[in-house]
Amino acid sequence: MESLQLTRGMCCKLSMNISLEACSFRPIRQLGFVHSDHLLRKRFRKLKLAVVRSDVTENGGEFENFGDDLNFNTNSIDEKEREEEEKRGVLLGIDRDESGSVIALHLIPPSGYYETVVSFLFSENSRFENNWSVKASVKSEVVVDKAAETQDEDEAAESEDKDERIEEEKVQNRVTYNIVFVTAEAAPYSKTGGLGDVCGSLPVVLAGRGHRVMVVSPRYLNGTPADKKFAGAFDLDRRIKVHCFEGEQEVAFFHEYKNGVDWVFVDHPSYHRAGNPYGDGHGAFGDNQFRFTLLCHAACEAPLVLPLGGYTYGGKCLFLVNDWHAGLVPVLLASKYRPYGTYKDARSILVIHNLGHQGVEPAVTYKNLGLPQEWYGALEWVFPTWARTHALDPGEAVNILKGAIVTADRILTVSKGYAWEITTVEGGYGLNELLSSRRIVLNGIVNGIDVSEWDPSSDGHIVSHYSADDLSGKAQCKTALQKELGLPIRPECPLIGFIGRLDYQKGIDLIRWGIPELMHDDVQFVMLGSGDPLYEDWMRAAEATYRDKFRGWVGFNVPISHRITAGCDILLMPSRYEPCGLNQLYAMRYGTIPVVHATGGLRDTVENFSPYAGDGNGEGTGWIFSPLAKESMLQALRTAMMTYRDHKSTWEALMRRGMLRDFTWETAAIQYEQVFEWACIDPPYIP
Ligand SMILES: Nc1ncnc2c1ncn2[C@@H]1O[C@H](COP(=O)(O)OP(=O)(O)O[C@H]2O[C@H](CO)[C@@H](O)[C@H](O)[C@H]2O)[C@@H](O)[C@H]1O
Repeated sequence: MESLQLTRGMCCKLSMNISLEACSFRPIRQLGFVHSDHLLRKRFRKLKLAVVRSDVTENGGEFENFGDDLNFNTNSIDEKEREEEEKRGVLLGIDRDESGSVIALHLIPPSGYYETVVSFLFSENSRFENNWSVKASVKSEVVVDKAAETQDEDEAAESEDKDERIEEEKVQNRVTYNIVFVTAEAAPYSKTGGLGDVCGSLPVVLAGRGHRVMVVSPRYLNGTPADKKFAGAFDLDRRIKVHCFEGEQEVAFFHEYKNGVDWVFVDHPSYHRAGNPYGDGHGAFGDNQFRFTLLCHAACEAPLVLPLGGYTYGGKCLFLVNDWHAGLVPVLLASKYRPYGTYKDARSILVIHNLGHQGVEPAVTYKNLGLPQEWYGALEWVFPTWARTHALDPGEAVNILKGAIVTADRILTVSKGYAWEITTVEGGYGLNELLSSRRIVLNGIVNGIDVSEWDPSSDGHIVSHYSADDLSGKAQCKTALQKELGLPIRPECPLIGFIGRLDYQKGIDLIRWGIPELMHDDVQFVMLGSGDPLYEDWMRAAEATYRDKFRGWVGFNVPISHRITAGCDILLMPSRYEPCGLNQLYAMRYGTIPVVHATGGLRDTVENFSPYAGDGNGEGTGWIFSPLAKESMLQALRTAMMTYRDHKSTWEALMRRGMLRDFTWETAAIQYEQVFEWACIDPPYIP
C-alpha cells in the first residue's frame, strides 16, 4: 500500500487509475482527521492539485481535464489565509490497493470543489456500465519557496515541525477502510450485555483512527423511556423490500451521525415490542430468526443504497459480523451478491462474542431465509444423536453461525484464550472441528473498554471520585453503596460484588451453592443481574434469608452497575466460559479486585496474585481459581478477603496495578487493523 506524503522540499507527480468501485472518498467529517487544523498550518510553500478524467477503459486513452488546477501558497499563514486554504483544499495523501488502484484520497477538500469532484465521479459512475472506470490523474507538487526560508527559524519551531511531520506521517501511513458493523445491539442505543458495549465503543475508536464506519442494528422500540435513545436518528426515506419468509417485507433505515460513526437503524414492526432485543418475561421471542434475517438482508443493502453524508459506502467494504444474529451476512455476500458482480471487493470478518448461541432452527425454516436453495449445505446442521428430542427425530437443523463460519473471510474472537478454546471439544459447542479447519484465519483480540465511560476519576454515577494516585474516594463509594443497599455500613468488612446476565454461562449455580457457606464469614455480598427466572427468584430468597449480608438486585441498571463496581472490594466472576468478559476489566480500572475462574478472556486479562514475586513486593491483579468448583471458588474468595483485612499495603498495591493496566480500545483497534489488512490481502474465501 503506497501513500503520498507531502513533505517540505518534495516534488512529486502521480497519475493513476481510479476504479470507482474501489474508491472510497471520504467527506472530511468522516476522515477523523482531528489534526486538520495544524496540518493546514504546516508550511507547505505551494501545493498544486489537479484532477482530470477520461471516459476510457483501463486499456488506456486520453485524459481529459475537467478540473481546474488549484494553486496556492501557504507561506506565512495567518488566520485569514488559513480560512482561504480551507476553502481551496489540500491533498494529504493517497492509498492504493495491492494492484495499484487508488482506494482512498486523503484530502481536506476545498469547500464546494470537493462536492463537485466527488458528485461528478459518482454521478458518472452511475451512468456507466459496471465495467467502466473513470481515470483520474492527481498531480501534487510542493515547491519550496527559497526566499521564505528565513534564517531565524529557531530550534523550537524545528522540533514542532518534526513532531507535526511524524504525526502527519502516522495519519497518512495508515490504511483506512469502509467498515460496516452488523450487530443485534450497540450501546447506548441498545444493550443487554457485552456485545452492546463492544459495538458501541469499538466503531467510535476505529472512526477516530480515520476509518469510515457504519453500524447497522435494529431500531428497537419497546414503549419505555429507553425509546428516547433513538430520538436523534432520522428516517433516511429509503425503503427496501426484503424477500424472505415466503413474502416481501419492507424495511426502513434511520440514521444518526454521532462520534464520527454512521449509526444506521433498521426499522420494521417486528422490532417494536415490549421486552429486550431478544425476548421478554416469557422467554426468547419465537420470531428471532425472522427479525435477524431482516437485519442481515438490510445490512447487505445499506452500503449500496444509503447516501450517508452524501455518499454511499459502496461495494468495497469490510463487514464486521457480530455473533449469529448477523451471521447471514457472509452467506448472503457469497450466494446472492458476488455471483452478480457486487461485493467482489468486500470482505467479511465474523466476530464471535459467544459461541453458546448459534441461531439454530428446524431445517424446514431454511426456505425462509431468502437464500438460494443450493446453498443449504452452508447452514446444514445435524444434531448428535444424544441431543435429539426423540427416537425418530433426524436432528436436522439450520445453524446460522455455522453458515457464517464456513463463508466469512476471517474469524475473530474476543480473546486469544477463547480463540483456542472454541477449537476444543469442551469449548466448541459442536463447531470445534469446523473452527479448527479454519484455524489459519482465526484470531483472538481482547476487548478494550470505554475508558471515558468507565473512569473512577470522573464517573457521574458514583459519589466520590478517585484514581491510582489518590484512592481515598473509593472508601466513600463503598460507604455510599452499603447505605444505598441498606447493608450495615462497615468499612472493614469485605464487600463482594457480582454483575451480569443470570445465565448458565456465568456460573450462577456455583454462587448459589457457595452462598450458604460463605455467609458464615464476616462478609457482605451484592448481586446485580437479570435473566433466568430461577436465579432471579433465588436472589430474592437469599436476600430475605441473609438480611445483614446479602443483596440481590434483580434487573438491568447501568448506574447501579457503576456504583457496585466502584463500591465493592472484590468482584466475583465464576463464569463457566467467558469469551472475554468486561466486568473484570471495569473492576480493575476501579481498584476492585477480580476473583475469576480460569477460562477464556478472564485468564487472559487477570494476572494471578503472587505475593512474593516482583522483588518481594508482589505481582498480579487478582485471583484466578480452577477447577470450576464451589470449593476452589470459596478458597480464592477467602484468600482475597484475608488479604483485604490483614495486608492493607499489599491490597493497595494490587488495586494500583489493576488501575494502571492499559485496557483502552486503541490497543485492540490496532490489532483489528492488522486483521483487516490480512483480510484484504487474501482473495475472498468464497469468490
Ligand atoms: N443487570 C445488569 N445491569 C447493568 N449492566 C449489566 C447487567 N448485566 C450485565 N451488565 C453489563 O453488561 C456487560 C456484560 O458484559 P460481559 O462481557 O461480562 O458479558 P456478556 O456475556 O454479555 O458478553 C459476551 O460478549 C462480550 C463482548 O465481547 C464478552 O466480553 C463476553 O465474554 C461475552 O460473553 C457489562 O457492561 C455489564 O456491566
